[in-house]
Amino acid sequence: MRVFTTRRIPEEGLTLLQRAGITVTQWTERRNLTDEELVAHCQENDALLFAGGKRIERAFLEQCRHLKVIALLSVGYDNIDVQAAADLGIPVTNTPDVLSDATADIAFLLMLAVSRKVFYMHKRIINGEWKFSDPTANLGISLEGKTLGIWGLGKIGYVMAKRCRDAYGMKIIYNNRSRNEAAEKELGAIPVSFDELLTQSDVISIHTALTPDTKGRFDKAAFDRMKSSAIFINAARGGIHNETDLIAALENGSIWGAGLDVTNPEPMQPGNPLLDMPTVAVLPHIGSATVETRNAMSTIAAQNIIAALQGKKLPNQVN
Ligand SMILES: NC(=O)C1=CN([C@@H]2O[C@H](COP(=O)(O)OP(=O)(O)OC[C@H]3O[C@@H](n4cnc5c(N)ncnc54)[C@H](OP(=O)(O)O)[C@@H]3O)[C@@H](O)[C@H]2O)C=CC1
Ligand SMILES: O=CC(=O)O
Repeated sequence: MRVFTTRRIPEEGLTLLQRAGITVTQWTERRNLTDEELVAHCQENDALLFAGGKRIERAFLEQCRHLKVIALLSVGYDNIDVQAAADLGIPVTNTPDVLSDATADIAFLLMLAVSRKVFYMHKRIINGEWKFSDPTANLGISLEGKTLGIWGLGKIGYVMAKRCRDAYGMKIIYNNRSRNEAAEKELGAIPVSFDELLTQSDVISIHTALTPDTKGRFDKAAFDRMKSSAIFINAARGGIHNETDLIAALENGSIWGAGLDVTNPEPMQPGNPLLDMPTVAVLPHIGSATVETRNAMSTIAAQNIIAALQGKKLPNQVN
């Protein structure tokens, strides 16, 4: 039994695979595999642990129909053509739940950092610009009692909402396709229309998956409907906001600030105008990046691979 991983994977998952008698070949070069390299490696293996790289498309899957499973080291599965995998009988698995706290922490951190212009203040000190104390300068926005709008109140959205309610007594409104009754009961979250979410929120935090329906939904029309004092947070996927429209909305004051853990494309290139804006904070897609969380994710991915190779039911199959 052999598995190929597209990145080095955390120790706990690696050990689990090896203890199950599986030979693990890891791609250790610090670049994405080419399509040809990925096909060549997969043809020599029974399973693929996809921990990063170019999106997996139907053309690849057609050449690797023998794979018993593709285990993603992520909860999001927009990085693979899941329908094509299903058509070809290849199970795809993900890593839900274990990363919800860590990812919500990053959304919360971005909200707070933007509200107090933290990244910009740090840059000012580095640049030697802290010379004088002015009571009317460097002002941020208080979060106490403000309204948090969650787009996609699922697992991560729930933790973000709870953190914001507990820390700042924020009122929680949300928009999903279906009701989240647990969040309504436990957090007092109020379901609203997408337009109400835009117009009523002081902070909007995105936690939907990237799908054809959510792609580009935060565009000029959406930013124009938001409060001019609003903060936009995206710790889900960069494709959900239109970056050109976001830059324009910040420049013309349609919204106040933005915190991004995800960008489109990734990596964001140096020189991007967002990086120079006082009320913007950008991180390099580190939502789940803690030792504990990444180990837990690798364990789940390994458990799915072991189940697939032993012909058992997969715990986290998404297709
Ligand atoms: N920054 C990072 O490092 C990380 C980013 N992520 C991203 O976060 C996403 C969410 O993860 P998680 O919370 O575990 O997923 P969940 O499936 O638990 O939550 C997603 C929520 O989005 C809602 N939703 C889906 N489509 C729409 C829509 N069109 N309009 C409104 N709401 C919608 C769903 O509710 P309903 O079905 O009722 O609409 C659901 O409540 C992942 O898909 C991933 O892309 C995840 C981990 C780390
Ligand atoms: O972006 C990370 C994920 O788990 O999805």
